[in-house]
This record gives sequence, C-alpha cells and structure tokens, in this order.
Amino acid sequence: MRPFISKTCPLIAKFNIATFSTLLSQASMTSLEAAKRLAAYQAVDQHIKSGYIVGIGSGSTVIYAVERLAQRVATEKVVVSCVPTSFQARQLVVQNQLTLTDLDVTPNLDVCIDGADEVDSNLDLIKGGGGCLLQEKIVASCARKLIIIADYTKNSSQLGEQYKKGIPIEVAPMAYFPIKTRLEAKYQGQFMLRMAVNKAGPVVTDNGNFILDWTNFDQTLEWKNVNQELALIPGVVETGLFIQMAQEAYFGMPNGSVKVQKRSAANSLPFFSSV
Ligand SMILES: O=C(CO)[C@H](O)[C@H](O)COP(=O)(O)O
Repeated sequence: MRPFISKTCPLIAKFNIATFSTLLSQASMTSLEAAKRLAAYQAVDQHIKSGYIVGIGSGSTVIYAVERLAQRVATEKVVVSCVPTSFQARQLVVQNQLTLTDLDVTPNLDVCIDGADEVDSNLDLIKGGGGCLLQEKIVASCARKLIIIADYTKNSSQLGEQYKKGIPIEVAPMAYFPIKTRLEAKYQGQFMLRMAVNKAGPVVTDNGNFILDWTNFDQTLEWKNVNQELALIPGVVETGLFIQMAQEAYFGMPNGSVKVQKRSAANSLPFFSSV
C-alpha cells in the first residue's frame, strides 16, 4: 500500500506528523517506564526479606518498588516497616497500606531502595532531581545497604555525561545568594536557583530550604573532595553527590533485561558515613 502524502492539504499532512510524533513519544515513554518497573521489581525481590526495616526513596522509579513491596506483603505475607525519604515517599507508603515508621523508632535500616538521576562507573550518584536529597541521604546513611533502581538512561561512565540538569545543593534560604556567588567564583559552571512550576518563586524543599543546581561543571572533578568542600560551607545543608554510598544499582534495559552493577567492598565507606 502506498503511504498517504498530502500535497494538496497541508493540514492533513500536519495532523499526520503530529499524530506520528505523539505516538512515538508514547512508545518511548512506555519503554522507559517498563525499564524502571523491571529494575524496581527485581531489586525488591532480591533485597527485601521479611522482618526488614526498609528506606523508601523518592521519585518515579520508587513508585514501582513500593508497588512490588505491597504485592509481596499481600501475597507472601512479608512483614516490613518503611522509613520514607520525603513527603511523596510517605504518601506512597500510606496509600499502599505499608507499615510506616521513622528514624526515632527504627534508626537502623536493613536496606534503602532509591532512584538516582545519574550513576557513574564507580557507583557514585547524582540525586535530588526531585528535591529530596537531604532526607534521602540521611535515610540511606542509616541503612546497611543502599540499592539504586533506575532506567538505562541513568547509567553513565562519569557524572554529568548524560544528566544535564545539574548537581543539586540544598541551602538555607538566607544563604543562597552568597553561596551561589562563592561557588561560581570557585568552580566552573553555573549554580542556578531552582524555580517552582505553578508557584511564583523558588522551589522550597520538604525541609524549608532552597536548591542550587550546579550545571556545566567539569566532569573530571574529584567528587569525594568536592562533596567535602561543599559540605563545609555555612548554609549548605546537603549535596546531591552520593559518594561511595550505593552498594548495587539495578538498571532496567530497553531489551527487557536488568543490568546489575555492584560496588566492591574495598570501595565502600563505613556504615553511617557519607562524606
Ligand atoms: O533523587 C531523587 C529525588 O530527589 C530521585 O531518586 C531521582 O531524581 C530519580 O528520580 P526518578 O526515579 O523519577 O528518575
């Protein structure tokens, strides 16, 4: 059958192109969502046992992890208590009727399952695209294992290779401008105040702080040192650099497989130490 080409009616041609591109973006969205789901389900199946205290990360991939956890609670009678890393995570736990706890009651977690914005070949991460970095890092630092779940677009050899939205730095509101000025004088790149959508002004985190997103940075920096330098600046609350924290990353791949990347024990920081 010959393809329909409308030379006489540009409107029909336009409609066809628009419809085609919508279908195309839906198809790619679906494969990305399928990849997230695959990674999340496999990580939950391999790392969560009955009796565990589980840290629940934030973001769109974690939704599938909580979905799988709820299925396992219902079908296998697995018993878990969950420590959320954000308002969103708390809502997910509650909506899925999982047992909610916190660090006051259960400060030692068996595992924390979370997403990431980018994972490098050392298993160091950029996190905080969803603005939840502070609580995510606190909860992860209380867990024996941090397991990352992500789709294939997050799997890089170095930080900044694919993820261009920048490294988030959570700052006290009154300090954002002096910190921005100081960091722009010291490092290559920009430190952009993250602005809200559908609200005038900046994003305000779950902890009442602002976020500076560090873009166009030098990808060859020594991230462990940079993280320590940033953490020492008055007004910096936390960074989205998660260095030597994750033990394993599960990447859902486009072909329906899951790639698992593991950290060697020698390249891990001791429990409860993230800087
Ligand atoms: O760090 C995060 C939120 O602060 C998320 O884990 C990260 O942004 C990845 O999210 P998603 O699973 O939606 O890609």
